[in-house]
Amino acid sequence: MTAVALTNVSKVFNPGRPDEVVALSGIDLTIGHGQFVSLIGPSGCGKSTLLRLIADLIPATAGTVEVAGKPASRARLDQEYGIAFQQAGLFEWRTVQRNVELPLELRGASRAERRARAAEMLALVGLADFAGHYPAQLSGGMQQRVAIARALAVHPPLLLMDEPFGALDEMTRERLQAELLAICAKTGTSTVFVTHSISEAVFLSNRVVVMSPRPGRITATVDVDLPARDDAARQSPAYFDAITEVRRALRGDAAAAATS
Ligand SMILES: Nc1ncnc2c1ncn2[C@@H]1O[C@H](COP(=O)(O)OP(=O)(O)OP(=O)(O)O)[C@@H](O)[C@H]1O
Repeated sequence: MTAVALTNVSKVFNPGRPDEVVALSGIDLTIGHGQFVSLIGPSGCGKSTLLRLIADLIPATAGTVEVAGKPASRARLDQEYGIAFQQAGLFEWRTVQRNVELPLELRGASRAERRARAAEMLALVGLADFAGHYPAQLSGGMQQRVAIARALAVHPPLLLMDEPFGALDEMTRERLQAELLAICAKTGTSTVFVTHSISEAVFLSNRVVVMSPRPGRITATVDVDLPARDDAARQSPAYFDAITEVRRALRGDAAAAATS
């Protein structure tokens, strides 16, 4: 069974109207369990749309979207995935702990279970001491970690992330990248990650999916095989080779990327 399987998926917004947009066309994508896959491409190429289709926040115009071997709509009801977006999207009037408890509340978990799970998740993202704080009392990076803890609270097998570190400074970003990889390794979570950063995509991913602008298509996939994903990996030849390959593919030199 695969984590995500999209077959010949297309998405047209406002079909038949003057403002019709063919956002995605002919998308085939299979993501195995435990894989980390990044989506990268120029602004407006449909990365967020693809993520929203997987999350069943919008329906596909054609094709099939399966998550954990079931239709995306069923997977949403079964909470098969967690979502974290660029804006952490925390509720200001809830403490950090109660923000993380929210998906468990929606699932009808008991108070004791919610408490225990939130504590476990906050420890995982290094925020155990901030459970009683409110979001406004945290830095941007800490808020993003709360959002990740919340996304993981129901132990979903899949994590969907849309530029979660986009608003952060480079140092915080690199730290959170390392933390995210450690969490995914520990929990076995599969991840689909949207980013504008080539280096971020390469550092995090087993596979980088490169998309072209309207209608958004997959033009290349670059497999990344780093010896390890630590600071030393950021200096390794494999890392720089993969960056070059993704950059070429983004420039439209897909054939060269596929054969290099
Ligand atoms: N709800 C909507 N109604 C109409 N058009 C939409 C809607 N959502 C997205 N689009 C269009 O679909 C296309 C893809 O948008 P999307 O947000 O998926 O791109 P993106 O690759 O995530 O862009 P960015 O990198 O700038 O975030 C764009 O042309 C956008 O205008």
